[in-house]
Amino acid sequence: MYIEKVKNEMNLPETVKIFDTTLRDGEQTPGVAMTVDEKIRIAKKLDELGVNVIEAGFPVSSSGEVEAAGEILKMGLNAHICGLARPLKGDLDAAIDADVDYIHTFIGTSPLHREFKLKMSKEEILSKSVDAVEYIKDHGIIAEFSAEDSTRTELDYLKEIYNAVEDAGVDCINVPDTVGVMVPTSMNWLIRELKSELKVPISVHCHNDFGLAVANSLASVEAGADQVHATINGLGERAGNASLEEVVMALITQYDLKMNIKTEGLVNLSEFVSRITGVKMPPNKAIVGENAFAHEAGIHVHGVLAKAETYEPITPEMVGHTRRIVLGKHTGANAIKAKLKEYGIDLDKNQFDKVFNQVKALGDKGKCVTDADLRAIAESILGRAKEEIVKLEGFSVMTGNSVLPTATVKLSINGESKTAAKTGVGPVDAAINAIQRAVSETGDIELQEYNIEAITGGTNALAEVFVIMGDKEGNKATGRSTTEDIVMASVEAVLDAINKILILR
Ligand SMILES: CC(=O)SCCNC(=O)CCNC(=O)[C@H](O)C(C)(C)COP(=O)(O)OP(=O)(O)OC[C@H]1O[C@@H](n2cnc3c(N)ncnc32)[C@H](O)[C@@H]1OP(=O)(O)O
Ligand SMILES: CC(C)C(=O)C(=O)O
Repeated sequence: MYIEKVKNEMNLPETVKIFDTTLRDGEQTPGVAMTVDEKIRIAKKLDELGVNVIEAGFPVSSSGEVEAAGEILKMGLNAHICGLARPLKGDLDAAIDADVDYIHTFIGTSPLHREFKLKMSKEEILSKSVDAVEYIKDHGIIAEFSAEDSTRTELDYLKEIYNAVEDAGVDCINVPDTVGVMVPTSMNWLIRELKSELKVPISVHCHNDFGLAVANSLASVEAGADQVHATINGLGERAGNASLEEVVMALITQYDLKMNIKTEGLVNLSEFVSRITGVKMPPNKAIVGENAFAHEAGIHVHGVLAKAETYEPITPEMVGHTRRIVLGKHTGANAIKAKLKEYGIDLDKNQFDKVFNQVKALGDKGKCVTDADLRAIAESILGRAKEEIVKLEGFSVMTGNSVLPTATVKLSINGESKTAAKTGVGPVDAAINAIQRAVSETGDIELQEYNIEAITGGTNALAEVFVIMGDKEGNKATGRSTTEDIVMASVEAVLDAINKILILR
């Protein structure tokens, strides 16, 4: 909305090309290495997504890189297939031999790179760059040139080298913020400065050392950059590169740019790359993270149920995601009502309050309530005895490997307090024995069947206990309870069944 107020100050291009470098800079993520087959599979999906260029690797660095680039080329994809090369004959020949139709050549231009790394003069670096571009163009291949560490390079030298490669016939110049030192305003200024100097399309390659890679890429586009280098999931050296999914979605939805990206494939590709690289996304990762369209807070869920846009800037379908309503500490009644409606569970006010209180109590204990948990809680409350003749006032169990499990229960039976203690083979058995003893004067009701099930995995899973109790007259009733404590669940289930039998009498 407010972007409209500043759009006329921007120098937005009609569209932005996406140069994907997941298979090259993304593979430079420490600990990540892809096989030829994995690169092929990712390249196919990147092409389906609609990226313009796929940087398949750095051919001179290994035979696997050459093979991957060659195999990707054989697939006849729509995207250009690019190989990275230093401006050295060996590197350029390796890329040419790999048959790529696009070569990205680079060399460090900042004083740090010149003096300490390359030990080359400005003139040497410039002449190598020009020679490389001419060599690439002589082979009829698209040439992109990067002045590595351009954002720490003197402006006059940066312009000089970019002008020289432009004169040599380069097709695109790339401005790498190699160690992510730019901020959006400085990046915007630099790209405007270069735009006024050069005729060739300008690309940017932003690293995320200060978490600004996406912001700097967008600031570059605002200044007129024609292409953005990005990686799926923001993979790349150190803190990574600009995340493709974030850049693309911001460009399309916030700047209203027309792009040829099938955005509904983004989540699938993110998960695919995550599985292949072993780099898991944090749940709060923008666009593709597990929580990107998940809502727990009651006020948010209420808003989303009324109109999703209240708390979702884009639809989950746009990126192939799904909306999730999560239950927990911050849940409100509207969320639970919506879920119960979805399951076709109809509760009266009293039953609903019990479900609501149990969800809140679990949340207060730091637990997340899954959909399966909610169903089990609701179903057990739904099936409860309508009247409580016997009520639990309290219980305690003592157990361990050197003591006889013993339980003490305090019940209110028809309003009268009754306490009983009993031992058992374990805490559950002891608790049930103690209840049976406490109610023995009211009626001899015995356990006939006991079943327990964990609703979801983990030691803190909700336990669902199902019992059948019976008396001497042949009355039988079932009891059910779902809580995170198996002894408590057992006690509640047994009392539920006892109450049902007592009502029958
Ligand atoms: C900012 C970036 O992301 S750039 C891309 C970085 N990616 C990679 O490095 C991954 C693949 N790299 C490799 O497989 C290897 O590093 C290779 C094959 C490229 C080079 O391997 P080696 O010859 O063993 O050299 P090594 O990696 O140890 O050192 C890099 C060499 O390249 C030189 N170099 C670095 N960039 C350039 C450049 N643009 N132009 C010319 N030389 C360069 C360095 O000065 C150094 O040369 P030296 O060995 O003569 O001192
Ligand atoms: C090769 C260049 C573009 C690079 O990866 C960088 O500078 O980060």
